[in-house]
Amino acid sequence: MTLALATITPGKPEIFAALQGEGASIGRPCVFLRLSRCNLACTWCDTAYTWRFEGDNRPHKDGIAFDRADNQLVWEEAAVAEAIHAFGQSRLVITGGEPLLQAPALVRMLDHLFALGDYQVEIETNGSVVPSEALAARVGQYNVSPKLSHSGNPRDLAIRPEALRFFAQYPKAFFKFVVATPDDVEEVAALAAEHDLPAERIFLMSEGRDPETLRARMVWIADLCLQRGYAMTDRLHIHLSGDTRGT
Ligand SMILES: C[S@@+](CC[C@H](N)C(=O)[O-])C[C@H]1O[C@@H](n2cnc3c(N)ncnc32)[C@H](O)[C@@H]1O
Ligand SMILES: Nc1nc2[nH]cc(C(=O)O)c2c(=O)[nH]1
Ligand code: SF4
Ligand SMILES: [Mg+2]
Repeated sequence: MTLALATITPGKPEIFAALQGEGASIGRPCVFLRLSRCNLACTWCDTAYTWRFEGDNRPHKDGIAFDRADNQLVWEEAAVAEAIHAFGQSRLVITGGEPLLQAPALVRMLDHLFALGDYQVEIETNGSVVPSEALAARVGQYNVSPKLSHSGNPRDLAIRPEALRFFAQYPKAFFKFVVATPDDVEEVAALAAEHDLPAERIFLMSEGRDPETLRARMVWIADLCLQRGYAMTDRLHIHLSGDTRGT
């Protein structure tokens, strides 16, 4: 009965309070839970320490003791719920890594949490996994970030038609495409047409881990959003705290 979590300091799981920095609920106060493991491997992933357990990203480099051979911190679901509740926020963002890989444990954790108080739950996902019915019943919003070819993932792993169909039909799913060049936006438009993703639920977000990169790219992203009827989202936390863990 455990969840694999990312760690921030030895023995301490990555649970933190911050304003939602991206997407449809940008600016709202939240508590974040960051899980380990991913089924993809984006070349520009800003949280590769949650899944790439080798070299400089080895989480045990910091002297953390792990319970498992694959170097993940595992945590009892009830204890995770209590740690989340201690932050005193009412909106929870579950991210990773890819949180939908641990759906059964998340359902159990959320049931512990809902016994402690009322919560609105958002899940950040790469959109390649269909959520279980049990999880969907407990989650209010999905922030879905399907991965384009510039992420370096094989397309047949990153783009799963059955999962995109689920999210396209789910009114509380917002699509948040990471783009680095105008060509990436052409790819977004082709995916949206192929999988019936509604333009009014699509956000474009610059790839970038520093304010200068984000600002430079947002200039042309804004123009393309106007042309295509998409929304643009900044990455608020990068402006507030830089590319820092736990913010
Ligand atoms: C680290 S991911 C975790 C959730 C899930 N695996 C996903 O990809 O959506 C959280 C968000 O950060 C975005 N992201 C990761 N690295 C980024 C980067 N270098 N620049 C911009 N966005 C990035 C992802 O696309 C996703 O929207
Ligand atoms: N402040 C803040 N907002 C976020 N929204 C999505 C995040 C993520 O890493 O999934 C994130 C994050 O890491 N920090
Ligand atoms: S899918 Fe998300 S967590 Fe996984 S590698 Fe890509 S950005 Fe990182
Ligand atoms: Mg992030």
